[in-house]
Order: sequence, then structure tokens, then C-alpha cells
Amino acid sequence: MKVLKFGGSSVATPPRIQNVIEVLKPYLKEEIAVVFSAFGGITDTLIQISTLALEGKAAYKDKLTEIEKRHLDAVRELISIQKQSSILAQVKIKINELEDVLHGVYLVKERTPRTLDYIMSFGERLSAYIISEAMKDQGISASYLDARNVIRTDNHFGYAKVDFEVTNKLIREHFRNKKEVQIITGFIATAETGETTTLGRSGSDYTAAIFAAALQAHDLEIWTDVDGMMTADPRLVKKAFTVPQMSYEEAMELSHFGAKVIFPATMQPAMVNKIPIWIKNTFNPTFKGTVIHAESTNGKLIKGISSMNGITLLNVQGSGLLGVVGVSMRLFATLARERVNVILISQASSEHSICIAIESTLANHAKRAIEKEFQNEIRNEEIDEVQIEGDLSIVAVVGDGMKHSPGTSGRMFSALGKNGINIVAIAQGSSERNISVVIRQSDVAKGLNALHEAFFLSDRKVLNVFLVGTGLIGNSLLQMIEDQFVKLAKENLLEVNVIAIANSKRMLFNEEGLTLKRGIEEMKVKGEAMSMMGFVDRMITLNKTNSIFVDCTSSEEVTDCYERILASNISIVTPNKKANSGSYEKYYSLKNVAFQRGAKFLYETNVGAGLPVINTLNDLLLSGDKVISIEGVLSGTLNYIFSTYTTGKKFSDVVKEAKEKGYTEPDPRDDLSGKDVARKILILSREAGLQLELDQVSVQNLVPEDCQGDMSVEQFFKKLERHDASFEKLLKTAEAKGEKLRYKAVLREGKVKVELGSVDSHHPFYSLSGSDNIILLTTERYHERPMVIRGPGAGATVTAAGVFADIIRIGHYAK
Ligand SMILES: NC(=O)C1=CN([C@@H]2O[C@H](COP(=O)(O)OP(=O)(O)OC[C@H]3O[C@@H](n4cnc5c(N)ncnc54)[C@H](OP(=O)(O)O)[C@@H]3O)[C@@H](O)[C@H]2O)C=CC1
Ligand SMILES: N[C@@H](CC=O)C(=O)O
Repeated sequence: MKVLKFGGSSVATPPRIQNVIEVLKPYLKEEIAVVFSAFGGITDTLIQISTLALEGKAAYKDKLTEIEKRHLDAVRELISIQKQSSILAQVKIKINELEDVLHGVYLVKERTPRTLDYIMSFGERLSAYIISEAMKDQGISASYLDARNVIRTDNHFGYAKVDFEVTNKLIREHFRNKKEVQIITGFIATAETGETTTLGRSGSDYTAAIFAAALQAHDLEIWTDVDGMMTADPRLVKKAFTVPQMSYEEAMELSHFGAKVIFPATMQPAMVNKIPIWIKNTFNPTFKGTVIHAESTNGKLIKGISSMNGITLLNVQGSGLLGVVGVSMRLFATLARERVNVILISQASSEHSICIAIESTLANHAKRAIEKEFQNEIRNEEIDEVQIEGDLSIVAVVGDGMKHSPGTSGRMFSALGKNGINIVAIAQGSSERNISVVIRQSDVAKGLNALHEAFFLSDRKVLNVFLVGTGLIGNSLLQMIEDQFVKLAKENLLEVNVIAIANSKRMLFNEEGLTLKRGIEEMKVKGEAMSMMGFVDRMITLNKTNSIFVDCTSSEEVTDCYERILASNISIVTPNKKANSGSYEKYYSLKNVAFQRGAKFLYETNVGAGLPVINTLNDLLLSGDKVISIEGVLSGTLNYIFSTYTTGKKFSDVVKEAKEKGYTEPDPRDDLSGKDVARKILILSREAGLQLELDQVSVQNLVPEDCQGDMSVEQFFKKLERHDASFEKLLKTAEAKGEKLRYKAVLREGKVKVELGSVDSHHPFYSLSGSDNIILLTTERYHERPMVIRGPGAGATVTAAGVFADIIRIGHYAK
């Protein structure tokens, strides 16, 4: 014998009912019994109608007419015309009976739990009856069974308790020698005293389990509208997948905490009799679904992650709790008396406080009740007033596999911590099957995704990128991410998902990830007006796991948001030097916030573009080395200019070339003024431990006076032409000595300067060409000969590659 149960959504419309009949056909070869819920939404409507009647509102009649129509239409659609009349008449009789009861409620203005159970019973009675007739009409040997004839309960209306001894006997007697498939009403039963009762939440599942147990079925199949028990709520965790099998205990733990596929109490009869429960999807019938059975055998550490929102923590604390026997008893007895269900309890061994999680709707009531119970202790200041913390959720990881497996809680807390999710309370019982944490409700989606990644996709990481700045570097970066996407996902198990892009005018968000090919164009057309505050607010609200803010602008307005971004546990990657070369206080504070929040702040491209300068310097320092001096050519633009500028060329033309090649800052005067180089050497000096400010860097400004001030880049170029002759003079002087012009940066003895000079053929800077940078690190270890880092130090591709490398580095930290 196999018992199957179909829920309301599976039988919500006549086509769906027909689909269920098709699903059932292959089963007809074996012995089966089928339990049905009311048509989708009918139970709720029946409750609603009865409430209208109770309130004396005649509108209940219209709703009743709707219910009648829905059932009569189902008969007309599912059953051949010749057989319809008697079935329509039967349906009509039941509806009339319902009408009479509702009329009584309307007149007397009373609806007892007993009456409500009776009213609700019509849903299942009508659905199972119509479906049984539809099956018969299609030649299936079926017969309608009103479960009230065989399930006996007490008269606790709304949540009746089953008398299994009598029920099992009645069911077995009923099934003796029955050849037809029994089409059974879910949810309803009869009290010993003869009244109709209902079995509570998910009562139809319970009915199915009662029949399966009584008939010693070898399987119980619960057909619903999802693909079985999932690893997490698929509405919040896009990568959730079906768990093929789990133990009864695991299913119960998951169900308690929000995985609503099955209600724990309904499993009891199947569990006691070790009957496997299959969760199957009516809308995807060939999918295997989940089997819940006595053993958990697939060796997974955890089976699922569930969550429960609307939680409030009550904290009872005070010296009066310490070592006093009976305090907990009084606390929990009070809550039980007040019908407050305790969902989670946590008490540290200091015994100074007891913390309990309850539904938020009951929080104030519970607080008052506890404070009343402990009024003497509160008055004597032995116990504090009860503290309440709301807007919380419980997230639980569940699995038999975590028993005796060290590191499970470590992995859980680390995944939450790395994503900046604060844990307010923790509970784990000695069954080691469930670790529950209380977190802020606004963190639930992020928490579930972080945990899902940590436990189910432990090698795979999704990095969620928010990019501001789609100019030369930003554009090149997007192209690179697109080109490398498949390879990174396949070989490095890293998925780089660009959620938002923005320039100074527009911003575009797509939570699922933007199509990079068309991203910038789409942003320009569909994007909304850019506001840096708005962008940051939105990014923080989305609260994605492994979020990375990438700043490819040279804007200070953008860097002003860094602290808030890092404080929200979002990492930052940037080639923009403005933050690290602003005030020392800002530089220090950003590093500090990043450290405190466990977020990463990476800016390797601030100096030398894609060259490994900052990481190398930090590696030396971390391993105990000390910087003696740093010397370098740190501007790709200025090196390009002075290595390309030869007799016969115009200085202004060479500067234009540097701009066209993408080496210059958005405004090339930032390069020519020496300011960009000053920023770079300042950043290196700070990394080396010096507390310097930008105005302490001595800078030689190469921008002629009349080219300074407010003007566009085009106007600047026009004016620069007037100064070609004076630059030629500088060039000639150097050439006359057999030397080359180089714009140098030097840090020595705590002093920093950047200036134009000339170097002879023995100097390491002499042979530099194109946009090359060179950095000579003289340290205690690299004393005789400095460490030399040399290579192209500007340009879209190398810089974007450096930014990309920092993003990927964060992906590796996240693992
Ligand atoms: N070029 C190079 O070789 C290197 C560059 N860098 C650094 O990379 C950064 C980017 O340079 P690059 O790509 O050449 O610059 P671009 O001028 O080409 O692009 C800058 C981008 O930033 C956007 N932007 C500017 N201000 C804002 C703002 N307030 N809010 C939002 N977006 C803004 C611009 O928007 P819009 O398009 O609307 O103007 C543009 O999309 C700079 O900080 C630079 O110093 C670092 C190393 C090497
Ligand atoms: N404009 C800069 C680009 C890198 O920071 C340079 O020329 O070096």
C-alpha cells in the first residue's frame, strides 16, 4: 500500500485536478489510497465567510455564491455531461447545508470552534467528492471516503487529538476487501461525541500519515508545489537545490525553522512506523523530490539552512539569577501560562542572564508577564527590567552530519562574520543537529546566502561588484570581467557578478547581475540619475554577500563614501588615489574601519598601475624589513612624455599623445603638476609607516602658470602650445650633457620630494621607455642593491588588470 496526498495548490483549478489524475494513473497498478485537501484557497475563504457572517455582514452570501460556483464549475469541467446532474445535485446539497450553518452564525452572531471546524470541513468534503467522481468518470475504480467515518479524535476543536487505537481499527476495517482506490478527505475527523473536528495546521498531511501508519504503507507521498525539501528558501537563495534525502529528525528541525514543506507533527505517525515520506512536485512530476526516512546516509555535514522572521529576544538578567534554583522554572512557567511559545533559549554559564526568543507579536505581553512574576526581585534590584530586542530572525543550519564534526560552528560563524553579520544570540543542543543563531532580520537574505555558499558551494564564491566610473579603466575592467567570466567560474570557482554600474550622470542596478556587453549602453539609456548617496544606500540595502565596491573614478566625492561603505562590511577596490593621499587621518581611519569590520580595502593600482608595488612593499614590511629609501619614476604619463620627447617634436603634442594613449589622469595637469606623482610617493611613504601629509611633499609643478586654474582640458592644450619653446630649452640642456629628462620621486630620511631632473647613461632611470615606471626599494635587507620593480605603469589594460587582480584577491579571502 502507498498513500498519496495532494495539497490545495495541486487541486486549485480543474486543469490542475486533471493533471493530478494523470499523475495518479501510473500508480493504479499498485494498491494506493489518496488524500486531498480543499481546492486551493477554499479553507481560507470558508474562514473569511464565517467571519463575515459572525460580524452580521450579509456579504458572506456573495462569497458563498463564489464558492458554490467554483465547485459546480469544476464538476462541469471535469465530468461528462451525462453524469453531471446527480453530482451537481450532491454538491448543491452540501452547499445548502453550509448555507444553513452560516445563516445560523449570522443570526446568532456566534461561531464556536466547533462550528468553525464544521464549516471548514466542507472544503475537503467537496474536493474529495468531486475528484472521486471525476476519476470514476474516467474509468478509474475509485470511491469517496469521508475521513470522519474512520478518524476518531477528542473534541479539542481546531486541533483535535487522534485516538489512534480506535482510528487504526476503523481504517483497517474500512479497507478490508476494498478494491476501489479510496479518495479521502484530508484535515477532518470526528470526535467521540460525533461532532466534526479538524486536525490543525497541515492537517491533510497528517491525515495521509495516519492512513499510511494504520495501513502499514510502504511509502507516503506528499505532493505539493515545490521540488521537495530545498537546501534553503529558494526565494532568498537563488542557488538553493533539492536535498535528495534526509532523516525525519533533520526534516523536523528544518520544518520548525521555516521550511514549510512539511509540518513536523504530521510526520509523527509515519516516523513511528518508519514509513519513508516522499516530497514530490505536482508541477514537475518526473522529478524525484526528497525522501525523508529513518536514516541520514549521504554524508553531508548539513542538509539545509532555514530561517524564521519576526523574532524578538527577551533578556532577563541580574545578580538575582546567579545560583538561585527555580528562577528558570518560574520564568518558563509564566510564559507557558501566558501561552507564549519559546522558540530559542540561551543562557551562559555565568548564569547572569537568560535570553529567550519568541514571536515579536507576543513580546510586550511576555515582558509584562515576566516583570509581574519577578516584581519583588525587580523592586529589590536583584533582577533588571526585561530587555527587549526586536526586528530579529533565527537562522539555523541543520544536519545529522555535524555531530562530532569539529569546525561546523566555526564555518558558520566565519561565513557570517566575513559578511559583517552580527550574531545576537546562539543556541545548539547536544543533539548537534541544529545550530541556531539570532541575527538582524535585515541580514537574513545575506546570512542565508553566505551560509549556503559556505556549506553547499564551499569551493565556489560569488563576488558581487558595484562599479562606479565607466571611463577608460572602468570600461576596460568590465570587458576583462566579461572575457574571463567562464574561465574564472570553471577553473577558479569564482563568479564575478556585476550588480551595478554608474558614471557621474547615471546609475543602473540589476540584482541578478548586469549583462556586461551592453551594461554601459544600457546604463546610459535606462539608468536613473546618479546620486552617490543613493548608490551607496542601495548597495547597502541590497546587503549582498561578498559585496565589492569598485571605484574607477578620480573623484573625492566618491572617496568620501568609503568609510560608510567599509563600515557596512563592503570591501573596496580602487585605482583612485584620492582617499589614500587625502589627510593622514582619513587614510588611517579607512584602514582601521576595514580592519575592524573584516572588509578589504585594496588599492594596488594606486602606484605603478598593474605593477606589484604596494603588495611587495607590504610583504617586505610584514616580514620585518625596514625601508631606507624609495626612489622612482612613478608617472607613466611623465615618463612617456620625457622618453618620447626628442628634438623636432612639440612638447604639447607629446602630452596629447600621452592622453590619447590613456596614460594621463582625466585632467593631464594632474600629471604635469607633479601632483599625481606626489600622491603616489605619499601613499608609498604612508605604507612604509610615515605619517606625512600631501603638503609636506616638495613638488615641482610643470604646468605653466597661465595653464593653471579653471579651464577645460581642451583649453589647457591650446594654451600649452605657447610653452613648447621653454620645454624645448630644458630638453636641449639635458641632451647637451648626454642626459635624459626624468620626473623623479624620492623618499629619503623621512623627507619626500618630486621633481624634474636629468640622468646620465649610468643611472637606472636612463633606459626607461614608454609609460614605464621604475621603483627602487632600498631596505635593510635590500641594502647593497635595491629591489627594482619596473614595467608599464599606466594605461587602460594594465591598470584594469591590476584592479581585476585585487577583486579576485578578495574572492580568495572570502573562501
Ligand atoms: N589611466 C591610468 O593609466 C591609470 C588610472 N588610474 C586611476 O584610475 C581612475 C580612473 O581613471 P580613468 O578611467 O582614466 O578616468 P576617466 O576620466 O576615463 O573615467 C572616470 C569615470 O569616473 C566617472 N566619475 C567621475 N566623477 C564621478 C562621480 N562623482 N560619481 C560617479 N562617477 C564619476 C566618470 O563619469 P562620466 O563618464 O560621466 O564623466 C567616468 O566614467 C583615476 O582615479 C586614475 O587616477 C590609476 C592608475 C593608472
Ligand atoms: N596618470 C597616471 C596613471 C596612473 O596612475 C600616470 O601617468 O602614471
